[in-house]
Amino acid sequence: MNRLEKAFKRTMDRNEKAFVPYIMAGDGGLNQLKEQIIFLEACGATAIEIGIPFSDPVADGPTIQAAGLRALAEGTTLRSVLSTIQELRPIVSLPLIIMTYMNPIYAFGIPAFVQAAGRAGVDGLIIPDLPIEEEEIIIPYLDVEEVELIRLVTLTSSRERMKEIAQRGRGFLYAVTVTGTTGIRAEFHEQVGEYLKTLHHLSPIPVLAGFGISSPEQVKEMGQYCDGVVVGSKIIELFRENKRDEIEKLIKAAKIISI
Ligand SMILES: O=P(O)(O)OC[C@@H](O)[C@@H](O)c1c[nH]c2ccccc12
Repeated sequence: MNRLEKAFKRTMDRNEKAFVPYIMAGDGGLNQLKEQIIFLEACGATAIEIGIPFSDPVADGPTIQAAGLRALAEGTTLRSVLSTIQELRPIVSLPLIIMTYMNPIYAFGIPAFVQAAGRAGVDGLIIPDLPIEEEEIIIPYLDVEEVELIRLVTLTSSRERMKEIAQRGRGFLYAVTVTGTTGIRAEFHEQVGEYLKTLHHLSPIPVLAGFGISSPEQVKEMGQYCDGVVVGSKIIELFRENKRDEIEKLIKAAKIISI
């Protein structure tokens, strides 16, 4: 079993839901990244999604865009993030997932990037602008390094497409819960529960809901329909405001749902 499979198995064996926080690498500098990863592991996160700052982040809302601009202003690059992860890997046992658009990967070179990610100890990749029809450009390299591609489905995907993506899935299936960009939402589409239940039924791997989730109540609500949640914008805000106790509460909320 790889690190991702083990982490999900451990979570499910304990009857808990998974909680995957998203943070922007280099927001506050790369030392901050190390410190945040260590803190999130201590709080009981299941895995961590690490965003690579990019100048044209089409799926991101204002909070993550702003965090990306701060990180770019700090001089953060894909290469510097990978070396930070490599330094940290001996002391962190959580699965680490990189979220980046294709452009920085092209700039790095696909084979060189995947090899560097594998050697740094990256467990998974989320690439929102890589549709399944195009993924063969990277999959053979990922297989060699044993890095998993985490695939996304959205509320507007057809049932056929959901099925196909779920069948191909590795690590976990990322179920996007809004039609739009990342960022905190007060309310969700009324069909979100049905959508997550359908996916959960179709998918051979864990299904995690992400986009818009920001409160312990929402963590619990989404957790009823699937295997856990991803929370980004709210985590970034709470780190900025130094409200670490609230981050801990959010993560703990995923541990006390029982269905
Ligand atoms: O910020 P939110 O609304 O909590 O959404 C999660 C999200 O931040 C993270 O998973 C993410 C950030 N950028 C993305 C782009 C595509 C898919 C996912 C992401």
